[in-house]
Amino acid sequence: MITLSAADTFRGLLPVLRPEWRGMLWSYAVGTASALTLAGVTILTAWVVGHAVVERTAPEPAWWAVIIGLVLLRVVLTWREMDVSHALAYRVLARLRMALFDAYARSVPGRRREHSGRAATVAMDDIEKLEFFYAHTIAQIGASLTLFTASLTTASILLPEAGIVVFTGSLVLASSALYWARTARRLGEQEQRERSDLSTRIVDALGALREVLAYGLSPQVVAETGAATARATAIARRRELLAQLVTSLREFVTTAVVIGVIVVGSAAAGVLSDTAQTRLSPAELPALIALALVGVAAVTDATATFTRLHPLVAGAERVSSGINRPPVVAVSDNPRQLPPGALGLRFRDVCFAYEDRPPVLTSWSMEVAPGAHVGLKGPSGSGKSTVIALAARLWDPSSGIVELVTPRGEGVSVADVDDRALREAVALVDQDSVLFHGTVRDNLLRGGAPRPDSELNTMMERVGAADWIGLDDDLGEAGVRLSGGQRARLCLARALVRRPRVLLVDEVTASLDPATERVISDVIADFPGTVLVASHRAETLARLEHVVEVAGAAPARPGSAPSRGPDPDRT
Ligand SMILES: Nc1ncnc2c1ncn2[C@@H]1O[C@H](COP(=O)(O)OP(=O)(O)OP(=O)(O)O)[C@@H](O)[C@H]1O
Repeated sequence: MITLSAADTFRGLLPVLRPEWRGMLWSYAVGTASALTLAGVTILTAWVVGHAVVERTAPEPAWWAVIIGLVLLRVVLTWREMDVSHALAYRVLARLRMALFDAYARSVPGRRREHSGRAATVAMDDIEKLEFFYAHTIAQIGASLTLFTASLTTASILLPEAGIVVFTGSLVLASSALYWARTARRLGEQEQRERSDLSTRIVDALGALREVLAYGLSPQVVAETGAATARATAIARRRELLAQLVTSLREFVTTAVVIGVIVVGSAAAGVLSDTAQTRLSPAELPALIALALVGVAAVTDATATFTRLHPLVAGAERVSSGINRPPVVAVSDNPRQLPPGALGLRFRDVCFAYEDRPPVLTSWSMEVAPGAHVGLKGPSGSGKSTVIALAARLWDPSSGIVELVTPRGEGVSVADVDDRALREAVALVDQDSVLFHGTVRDNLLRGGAPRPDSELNTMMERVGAADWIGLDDDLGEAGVRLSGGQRARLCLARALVRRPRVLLVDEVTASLDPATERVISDVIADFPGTVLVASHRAETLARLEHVVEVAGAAPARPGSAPSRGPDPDRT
């Protein structure tokens, strides 16, 4: 059994099943038919054996036909049940993966400090484990309960005392499972925690392999990993022991039910006392015992299914909270398309704070005219990257407005723009830009409109990448084989191939050598659209028309920040 809070967690995973209700119903129908067929075989066999032994009558040929038919039907139904339930589970898991990806994609952008990639990897792994939940619980528990109700009702009709014995035994079984549930759950959670701690340590060590080798940390990593493994194993052993105890108790209760039915059945059949008034034929006693066993086995199956959910609770919680992460930016109900032509940027009285932290921007205003190339400077932590993220609509301001402006000065709030149109118009390149698996061509064209190779090659030459890499070259995992400068060049090329109208660049040149910095600055200077560059580097800022100081939460009135004309902050 699972506890109430765990039940809530699993309930949170049910909405994803809604579009699959037909599949669920089908899975339940097949599972119930399969369970009823097996019960039919067992009870019929017991009935025939009872008559053969007591009345010395051989089974009719029709009986053989029915039994063989039921056995064959059971084989087909078991196979169908597996097929239907697994297919359903895989469809649901695919939907869950997309929901999780979507939730992370909508909630992560500004939270770079959260290790969202790792959290998402763990949650994706958890989803695989939930296959059991979707394939083997809901429909199967429904089938078990149907079978239990059917056998309890039939037993009660045949002999009410037998019904009471079956009901009491089932009650003891279910409540004992509930009693052990708390301990089992606690152990399951501890084990999950230890295991995820173990995998975090391993992932950490592999991610920082250079540091591990350079600082001679290997023995420590091995010792810590060994200790974490031992802890997880000890908990797993205790959990197994508890599971064995629960199994023994189940067997004990089942035996008690069988004995109870034999006693009440024998009494009703007049086996125990020599009475003429019998309510049950002795030949039917084996069938009644089989019926009771079927009912108790159905409850055992249902409780065993619940018990197997324990180790999944922690994972289910992570997935459930993952898919319910609040989005960072709200989707507009009535998205607007952008007007054609050049677009500038305008920040009007923008206030912004990261969750419960002090505000980064307070009533901050600035305008970048269409086609202007403007820089952002300011001390570390003053909010330059935040301004860029707001312009790219990775976050929404808490108040104020961020707009794209036409040459006639009309503004469209980025929050109202259709997301696809916004991503086509505005391109972002930042220090942490990641390249995807695949070839250079795949990366340059990813998500954008198709472009001929000639155009891609020109862009590669423009960013100074054509000498060392070709369009068909594979970049490996996240471009790790490339240096920072090479990656920056390709990321810039990728942004420009999309032919954006506004280019946002965040600290791309910070750690580059002067030659690469010059190439990147040249390419940015030649960009025909609007540019907003955040940088600490004097050489990069010197190539821009204006430079605006971002001074943290310092208030500024609309229009007070420079938009065109001479700039006193020019570096
Ligand atoms: N995801 C985040 N969650 C919480 N606080 C954040 C987050 N990102 C930035 N901050 C905080 O917001 C403030 C502004 O950060 P931001 O990165 O915009 O500054 P910056 O001027 O770009 O800094 P740098 O020049 O060092 O890149 C800092 O105090 C920073 O710690």
